[in-house]
Amino acid sequence: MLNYFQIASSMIRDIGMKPKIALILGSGLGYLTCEFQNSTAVYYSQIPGFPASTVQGHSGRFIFGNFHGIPSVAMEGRFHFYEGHEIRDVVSPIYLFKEMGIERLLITNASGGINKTYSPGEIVAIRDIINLGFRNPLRGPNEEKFGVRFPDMSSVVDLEWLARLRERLCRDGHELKEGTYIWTLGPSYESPSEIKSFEFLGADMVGMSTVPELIAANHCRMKTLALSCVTNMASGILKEKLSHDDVVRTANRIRHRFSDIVGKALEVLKEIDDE
Ligand SMILES: O=P(O)(O)O[C@H]1O[C@H](CO)[C@@H](O)[C@H]1O
Ligand code: HPA
Repeated sequence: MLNYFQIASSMIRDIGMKPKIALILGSGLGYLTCEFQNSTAVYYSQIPGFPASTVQGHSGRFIFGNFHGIPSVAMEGRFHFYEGHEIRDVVSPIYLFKEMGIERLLITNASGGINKTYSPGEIVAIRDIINLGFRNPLRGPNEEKFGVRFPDMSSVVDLEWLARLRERLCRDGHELKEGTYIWTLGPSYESPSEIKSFEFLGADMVGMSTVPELIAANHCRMKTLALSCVTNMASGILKEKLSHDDVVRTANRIRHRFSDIVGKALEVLKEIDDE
């Protein structure tokens, strides 16, 4: 296991800032870091033993900087199990963030909409998850310093943060839908029959990430919000074939709205923390 404490301490020392929040930016959503002020990049490849990011739309670097007045660190590019990483490596950033002293995490992703009330380009908050990948990042000896052996999973996101964001958006006349995200291993997209069965299981969105991260964040008691950009309707719902290029394109198309929602998520966080 990587010595997260050592890596975190030396990163904070070298950069000269201590982030309060970490953001994981999903496929095509890395553009948010353009809004960071006084930013510094650290490439994953500069960190000994750290996994490499291999997916288009995921640059493979941390950006440190001020975001909406909050010292922040963002991941431009996450690790997916289908890239060949060990499941524990997929969640290594979460433990690194924890060792930086960060207590708040904002996870984002691109997903396929299963719920037919969604439409491509819509942003939905993840309220619950289904671990259809059947891999658990907590497998193996438990790191007691991070959390208990058998973490409760009754609420994988911070309900107060979510409720406050929903209220904030509602005041502006926007509805924030909530849904259940199902994790498939990928990298192939799903077949129409798989999507029908996921709908039957209660899933609203499908994707190839996020669930391991939410399990690890829950393990180490980070308060987390997860926003999913429904970049396409899931396989078989519409006639179109799915492609990663289209996923990235849609994620880019909604950049203003996405940036606005993330900005408000940070605004309400400041209010919560000031209370
Ligand atoms: O979940 P993120 O990383 O946003 O990426 C999503 O987009 C890719 C497929 O187009 C998959 O990696 C899927 O999980
Ligand atoms: N399926 C799985 N992952 C995805 C999808 C999808 O339809 N869209 C974006 N990521």
